[in-house]
Amino acid sequence: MNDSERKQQDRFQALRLQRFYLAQSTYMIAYVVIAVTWATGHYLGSNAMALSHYALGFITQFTFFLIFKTGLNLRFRDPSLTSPQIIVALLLQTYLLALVGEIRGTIMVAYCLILLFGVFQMSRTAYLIHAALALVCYASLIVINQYLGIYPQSLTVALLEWFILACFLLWLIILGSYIRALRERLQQRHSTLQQHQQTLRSMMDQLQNLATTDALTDLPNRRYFIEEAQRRNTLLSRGQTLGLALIDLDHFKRINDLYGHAAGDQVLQEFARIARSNLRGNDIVARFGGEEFVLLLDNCDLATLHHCVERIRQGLATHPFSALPEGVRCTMSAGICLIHPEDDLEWRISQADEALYQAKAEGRNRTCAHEQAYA
Ligand SMILES: Nc1nc2c(ncn2[C@@H]2O[C@H](COP(=O)(O)OP(=O)(O)OP(=O)(O)O)[C@@H](O)[C@H]2O)c(=O)[nH]1
Repeated sequence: MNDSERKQQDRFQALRLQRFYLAQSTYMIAYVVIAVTWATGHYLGSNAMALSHYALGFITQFTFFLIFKTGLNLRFRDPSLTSPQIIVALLLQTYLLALVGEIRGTIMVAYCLILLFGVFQMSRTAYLIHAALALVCYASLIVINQYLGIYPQSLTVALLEWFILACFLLWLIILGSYIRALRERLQQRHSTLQQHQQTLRSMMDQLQNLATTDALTDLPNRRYFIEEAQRRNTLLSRGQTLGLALIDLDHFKRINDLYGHAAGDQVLQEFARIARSNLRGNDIVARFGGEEFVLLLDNCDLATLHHCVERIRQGLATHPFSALPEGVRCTMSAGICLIHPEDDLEWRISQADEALYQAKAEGRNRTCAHEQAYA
């Protein structure tokens, strides 16, 4: 079971316990009713019998509590244990009704309360079976009373009570079906909404990706680079520096002119791969535009920056391109500088650009640092 499945199971288990606690409030009412019935002299059994209602209630409910708390309920087909809980309650209720004499008709309504717990949860057939059990229980009480004469009751009144109980229980089916349909509709809407949200989220991700990635090289674009460099710049603490390098492929126009635009594209893609493979995961290489690229190295001094850019330059200079004729190589020039805390990014980029211009002027295929980078 993975993490999200476990979380879902915990959530359901908490809900089952909540339902169980709610059922306990009904038991509390029943305990009060028993006490009042006993105190007013309407209870027909002995004191020990009166106490047995409490004992049975406590034992059965504590058992259910333990089953839920230990997670034993998860081994059952229906972990909510709706059916066993209802059957136990129906039997306890019938036992109580057997001993309350003429007020039986009033307390009988508790059958409906008990079945209410199942009407939204169980299938219609399961509900009908449990409702039938309630009716059988009550009918048995009538029959037993007629034979044993525990207390005087007219058969007509008893049958009328049974009929009224049957009507109430049937009415619960209508209510249950209505609420269940409503719940299913809500669930359906909820899942549709979730699907829409998911689609929207992935579209947003795609849009974000499109807005920040260069389609040809799959590198971050200029916009992403500026935002990220500015963010990292604000995080710099005193004494720390970021390494900045502006890279331009040499005589790239010639490659396009001599070997075609597609070959040029492939060179750009290969360069992106070479640069990426020579950097650490946290460093950034972005396409700045055309055949110009930019690097940002975290926590970097001038020597490290120079070394890193040189590694890329040499990697490119020796790389055989499948799109170019045998022996044709591509070179690059780079201008580098450092970014200090609270520096203006544009100003540092223009310094790297000046250094790049110098590298081009000095004959290309080299890395030049801006003079201020030595300061
Ligand atoms: N194939 C291809 N070419 C591009 C792309 N973007 C820009 N270019 C080409 O890159 C070339 C850049 O040429 P220039 O700016 O003259 O520079 P260069 O030829 O590299 O010369 P130096 O930079 O001075 O070494 C132009 O011909 C652009 O059309 C692209 O996405 N694909």
